[in-house]
Amino acid sequence: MWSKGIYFVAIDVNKPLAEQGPFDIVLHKLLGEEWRDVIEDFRQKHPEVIVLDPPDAIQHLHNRQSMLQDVVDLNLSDCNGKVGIPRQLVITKDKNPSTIPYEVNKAGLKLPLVAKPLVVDGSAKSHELFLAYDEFSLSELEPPLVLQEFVNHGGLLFKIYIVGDSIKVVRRFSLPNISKRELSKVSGVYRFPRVSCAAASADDADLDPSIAEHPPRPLLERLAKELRHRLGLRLFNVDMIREYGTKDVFYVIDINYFPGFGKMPDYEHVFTDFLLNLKQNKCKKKLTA
Ligand SMILES: Nc1ncnc2c1ncn2[C@@H]1O[C@H](COP(=O)(O)OP(=O)(O)OP(=O)(O)O)[C@@H](O)[C@H]1O
Ligand SMILES: O=P(O)(O)O[C@H]1[C@H](O)[C@@H](O)[C@H](OP(=O)(O)O)[C@@H](OP(=O)(O)O)[C@H]1O
Ligand SMILES: [Mg+2]
Ligand SMILES: [Mg+2]
Repeated sequence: MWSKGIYFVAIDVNKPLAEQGPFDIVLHKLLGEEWRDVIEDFRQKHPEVIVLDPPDAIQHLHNRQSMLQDVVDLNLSDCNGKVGIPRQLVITKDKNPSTIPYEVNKAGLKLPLVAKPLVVDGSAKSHELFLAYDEFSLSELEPPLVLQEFVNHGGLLFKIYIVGDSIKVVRRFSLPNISKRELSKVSGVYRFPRVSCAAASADDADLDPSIAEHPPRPLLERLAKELRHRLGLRLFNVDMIREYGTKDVFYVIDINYFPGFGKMPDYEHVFTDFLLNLKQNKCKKKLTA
């Protein structure tokens, strides 16, 4: 990167930000109110510095309900496919777990369900997910939770990495389909590991094209454009699944801020170009101002 004039300087969080730098861009992935105040104060005093990305926009992805809300409002019907989110129900912290079966029945959610911690804070706990085959066992879980209908998707997931205007799609192995027969024979809630992590790459696997074919490019372009705008973020990835047996019905199940881009194809070039473009666009704005 330095050959392109890009120098990374580690920020010392124990020192005032204003005494460090000067910076063209502040790139961060720290959480918490204190850090948010530091960044917001810095942004007020240094509007010329690009903050990647604004803390309030990042915070939006730290709750699995608000995270997907912008997808619910999308209307991509004229883009070679349909994109939605699975039906889901939030169980707030104040709810007694024994009421979960009743709430699930009242909401009409269909089993099996994926139970996810409502808060996403980078901790291992926020990635502790469970598969629930019957609603009664859900009372074993600890709110706050989001309960999402499990969508059969042929055991394959698309991770769509967004870096500014760049879109890169990778295939990852995922949870296999759950048949009605299996659902009728199995009960309980089962914790499952991070099945779609980097090690679960399916890019070179020989898979049924109806499952493995990438989502249509026009759909991805529109989805990325809409989410960049609505989320106010430039660095994130989207986990999307194709409903098994359909050609172009997709569900967004997760959005992650500033994920492990190092696993993204052509990462170095994409990230370098992104940072250079940010700087160039800032200079252009200054010239025309
Ligand atoms: N509604 C769903 N239907 C089918 N499979 C699902 C659903 N939700 C999650 N999964 C499966 O569980 C995995 C983890 O779910 P999710 O991505 O929401 O968790 P996470 O902890 O945010 O993971 P990440 O490491 O991607 O941040 C998904 O990659 C997918 O394999
Ligand atoms: O460490 P937290 O804040 O929990 O965020 C994780 C994301 O949730 C995951 O989605 C990232 O993995 P992917 O890049 O495979 O999505 C994962 O990437 P990593 O495993 O390369 O760190 C993390 O960014
Ligand atoms: Mg995910
Ligand atoms: Mg996630």
